Amino acid sequence: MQNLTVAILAGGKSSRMGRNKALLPLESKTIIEHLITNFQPIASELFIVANTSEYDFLGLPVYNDRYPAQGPLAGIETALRVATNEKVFITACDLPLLPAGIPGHLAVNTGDFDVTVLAFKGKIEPLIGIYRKSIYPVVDQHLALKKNKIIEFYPQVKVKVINFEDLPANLQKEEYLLNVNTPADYEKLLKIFISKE
Ligand SMILES: Nc1nc2c(ncn2[C@@H]2O[C@H](COP(=O)(O)OP(=O)(O)OP(=O)(O)O)[C@@H](O)[C@H]2O)c(=O)[nH]1
Ligand SMILES: [Mg+2]
Repeated sequence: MQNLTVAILAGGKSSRMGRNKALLPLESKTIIEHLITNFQPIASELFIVANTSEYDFLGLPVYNDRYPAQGPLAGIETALRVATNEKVFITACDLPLLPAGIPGHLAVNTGDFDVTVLAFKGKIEPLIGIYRKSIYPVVDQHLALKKNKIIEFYPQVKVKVINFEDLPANLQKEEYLLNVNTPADYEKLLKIFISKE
């Protein structure tokens, strides 16, 4: 896809997993490498937002947070600050089954909205969203005030929510949204992969 930046946030603590979830093995590579493989076809720019050297082996740009320890919104700040495109797909490092078709669908339906975000069963998934670089000042201002909850800045910009249930039928598989936060989630992921073999 032309002119789309993909930013993978990987600067969290992985406290529920107990070790870096992005680097857990899945078949012959790591979880984050699966995401990269999934999103590379739609990205004209792809980078990681993290604060360690653990991702250097990927050979991709890694940008650091300017607001340390303020959570995913700090990752969004970095992503919007450094992105070279106006549209930025911002996502988490723990969604290895998310197909490119989902951000692809969001990206072609942004219209003149600042944020185009997925919701599942009525709940917004802020890390499955296209954010416009032009809203950077709003994000920066929230972080400066330590307002770290992502959706708290939404009322200040134009947000379009796209329901998972309204996606094209081929994209409506619940498993695509598997969020690998805990060892039990990882077990579930491995089972899905084994059953596909
Ligand atoms: N750049 C950046 N990314 C973050 C930060 N905090 C969380 N993330 C990322 O945001 C996404 C969603 O966060 P969580 O699922 O809660 O991940 P986490 O914080 O590592 O995990 P827990 O410690 O178990 O909550 C993951 O991809 C994290 O790596 C942060 O401070 N900076
Ligand atoms: Mg967290």
